[in-house]
Amino acid sequence: MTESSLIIAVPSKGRLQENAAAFFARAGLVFTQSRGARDYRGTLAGVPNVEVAFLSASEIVTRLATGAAHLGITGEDLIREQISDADAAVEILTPLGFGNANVVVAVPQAWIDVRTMADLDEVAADIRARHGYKMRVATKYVNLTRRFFAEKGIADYRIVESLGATEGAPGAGSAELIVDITTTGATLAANALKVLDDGVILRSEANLVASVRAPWSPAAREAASAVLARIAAEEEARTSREIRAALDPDRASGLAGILEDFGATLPFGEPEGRETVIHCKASRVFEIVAGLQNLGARNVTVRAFDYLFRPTNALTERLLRRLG
Ligand SMILES: Nc1ncnc2c1ncn2[C@@H]1O[C@H](COP(=O)(O)OP(=O)(O)OP(=O)(O)O)[C@@H](O)[C@H]1O
Ligand SMILES: O=P(O)(O)OC[C@H]1O[C@H](OP(=O)(O)OP(=O)(O)O)[C@H](O)[C@@H]1O
Ligand SMILES: [Mg+2]
Repeated sequence: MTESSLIIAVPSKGRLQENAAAFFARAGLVFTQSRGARDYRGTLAGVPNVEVAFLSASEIVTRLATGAAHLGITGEDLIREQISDADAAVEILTPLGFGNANVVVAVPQAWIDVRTMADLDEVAADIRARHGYKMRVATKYVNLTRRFFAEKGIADYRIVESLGATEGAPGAGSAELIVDITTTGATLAANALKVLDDGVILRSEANLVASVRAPWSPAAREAASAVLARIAAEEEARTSREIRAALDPDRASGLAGILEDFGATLPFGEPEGRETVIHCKASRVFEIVAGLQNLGARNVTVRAFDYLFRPTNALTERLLRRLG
């Protein structure tokens, strides 16, 4: 490990931990925690100059924002909440398909006439008239709430910062409504709350994120390229298939049309004998097979890959373009 190492911040607890570890494992990236499970630093087997930091999802955002980590996995909700200049500080490389949750505005179900954000204006006036104080919104998403309420033209309210069990606030009488994250809606329902019709502030999921402000030494860039190449190769493999078939050379002229129609390629060039090998999107496999059979192809087989390495990949390109 050197000062110029690539630092990757990985969730060590909470909802994202298991999925994040599985995500790296699929890409053939195995953590080695030298001093056992309580060690909060590790390395990546077979990738030199990498330091893995095991942190909470929220701490990962802090490290990415300050440049204390180069790459990290964390929720978009936390990025948008915690970094005021998110687009300048970080580059979101790719969404990861897990950790899905919505940040929402929720009010008591008993408020039957309140359905939209616009209705909150009246609620605020009512609370002021009846109790003499501002409508209170309990949340830990203070910045997301301020921005969203301002966009919707709601100004007459006060935020009550909540550090947990936010959904309990209206029942406990410490706020009238809440902004919090929800996945199944079970916690909202258990607390007799409902989401406003236009009350979804953000649809969040876990993302692979790069810090723009981290010290991107040549060694860090090289290590990041190696890591991203594996991640991209796993994704490319997952979404691609190989089709092999025995095709009469006299009919091979019909191939071009099929390749073009379905965005498929000949990874080893034009077939020399009967053996034809095609790479294509997994979603187009059966259309291509049908096309090949129309050309009289026989013994058509379809295979999936573990990894598919292309000369370049979108993740590395995106990172290097951003770093300049
Ligand atoms: N149902 C959910 N509730 C909360 N967070 C979720 C949910 N589903 C996915 N997430 C994502 O996981 C991130 C981390 O949430 P989690 O509750 O696991 O953090 P944590 O480490 O336990 O921190 P805290 O103790 O502050 O909640 C959230 O910010 C969000 O991006
Ligand atoms: O819509 P649901 O599927 O019910 O999930 C939403 C709940 O999950 C999260 O809490 P978590 O369990 O992480 O506990 P925490 O409040 O300690 O973070 C979140 O803060 C909500 O309370
Ligand atoms: Mg939590």
